[in-house]
Amino acid sequence: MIFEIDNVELYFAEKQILNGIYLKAETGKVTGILGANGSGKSSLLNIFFGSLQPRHKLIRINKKPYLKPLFKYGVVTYLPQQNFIPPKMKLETCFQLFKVDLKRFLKKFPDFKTYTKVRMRDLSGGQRRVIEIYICLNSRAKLALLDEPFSHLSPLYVEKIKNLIQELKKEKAIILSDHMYRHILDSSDALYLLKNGSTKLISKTNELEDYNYLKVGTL
Ligand SMILES: Nc1ncnc2c1ncn2[C@@H]1O[C@H](COP(=O)(O)OP(=O)(O)OP(=O)(O)O)[C@@H](O)[C@H]1O
Repeated sequence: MIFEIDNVELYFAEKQILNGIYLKAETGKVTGILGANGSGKSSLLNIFFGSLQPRHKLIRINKKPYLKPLFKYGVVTYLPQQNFIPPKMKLETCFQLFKVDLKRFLKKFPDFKTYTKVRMRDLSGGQRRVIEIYICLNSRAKLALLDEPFSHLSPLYVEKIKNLIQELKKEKAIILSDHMYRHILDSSDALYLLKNGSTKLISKTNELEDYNYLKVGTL
């Protein structure tokens, strides 16, 4: 699948947040989005998903316009910054509900074997995050949007999730945003910087310094 968005105009009250957006994501590639706090990354992901309606936007999949919110077509999953699985739900129940293979998960993440009957609220913040990321990535949707997947994870889990992303990009388009920019640089095949309401396609990482996203000399 090839996902494209352009013509985005987002205002909150009279304040313009986004304009001049173009972004493309496709199966086989991870697309990273970087940007300073408040630059509009989460708003943009919400617009992709369809939970936020801007004044204007045009989404195309395989060149065909999709005019309704994308989640209504069942083609997208979204990991928001906040937990989305209800706190009372047991780990094994969420895998059933989202139709994701629990046995495969436990093979990759054996630490969770003792937690299958535990409710989400009784897991740590990072453990909940691992489950939510795994479920998002392994859903049947052909487009996965992950907002801050790496924040809150310990280094070994970060590496496992990065490997999983590389495995699963073969079958879906994946869009990631995070402030842990080194993990985004490692994971992404295409990279955009969100600045002054617009996306800038980054072809060389030193442009991140030129655009003042990183301090000069960081890279
Ligand atoms: N519901 C809302 N009402 C009014 N303003 C909003 C609303 N949601 C976001 N904003 C504003 O829009 C701008 C972009 O917010 P957004 O959360 O998309 O940024 P972000 O790049 O994801 O930030 P961060 O990296 O800090 O999470 C900010 O200035 C924020 O204050």
